[in-house]
Amino acid sequence: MRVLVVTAVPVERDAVTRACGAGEISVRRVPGAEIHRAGPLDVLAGGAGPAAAAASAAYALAAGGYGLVVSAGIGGGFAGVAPVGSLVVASEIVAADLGADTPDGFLPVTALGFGRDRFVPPPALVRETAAATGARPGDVLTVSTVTGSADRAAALLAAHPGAVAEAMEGFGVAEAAGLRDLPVLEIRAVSNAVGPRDRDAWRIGDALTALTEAFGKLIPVLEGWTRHDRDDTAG
Ligand SMILES: O=C(O)c1cccc(C(=O)CC[C@H]2O[C@@H](n3cnc4c(=O)[nH]cnc43)[C@H](O)[C@@H]2O)c1
Repeated sequence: MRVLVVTAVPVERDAVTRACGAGEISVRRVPGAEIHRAGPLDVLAGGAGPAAAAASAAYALAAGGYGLVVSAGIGGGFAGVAPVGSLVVASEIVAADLGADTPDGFLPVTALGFGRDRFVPPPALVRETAAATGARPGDVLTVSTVTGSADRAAALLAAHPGAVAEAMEGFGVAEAAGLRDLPVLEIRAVSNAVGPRDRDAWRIGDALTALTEAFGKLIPVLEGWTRHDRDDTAG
């Protein structure tokens, strides 16, 4: 079984495939994107945001042959837990702004009586990923709007005290994986702090380097995970 890795943009895709070494990369065109096959990974730059990520991941997964789906890329880290240049792995992938705003605060989509607001990656895989890469485990929030103020960052942390990072694709990738009953993992390299907008403080190059290094260590874990039947219910 192969691993489908979904990034948002081609520079993230290439940071992942670089971890597979100098071997050949074969390219398959899909609507609006390419899947780059390198080692055990099929890596797709499926677009930014949860909708693009869900649509492209669902299209790629229809080909079959996958045993695991990974959402990967750069992300914003919450202060004090995920500094710029560090790695995080999602113990839960949370749709943090999917729901309804009310005078009494935010209601998640589940409170509206439909859908789901989180996916839980296999805990053993999260542990193995953290051990292999040094990634900090915690909730990774999927948002459609990048946080740009201290107030919004504080509100997200109040609602999700276990949050380590936010990004824009994880929940969409997880929805696509869920339709196929496949396990999902999300790993992010932190390029910026969640909070007041400060484009000069972004460290995208450092985060992409960290992403490559992380996949260098993660690939054996992913291969082991897809090679055997695993008990993914064990806490
Ligand atoms: O213009 C801004 O203020 C701004 C701030 C942070 C990120 C962006 C992006 O356009 C990148 C979105 C892209 O990268 C992931 N990402 C990286 N950092 C964050 C973040 O702090 N919050 C949410 N997403 C982030 C995301 O997954 C997208 O693929 C613009």
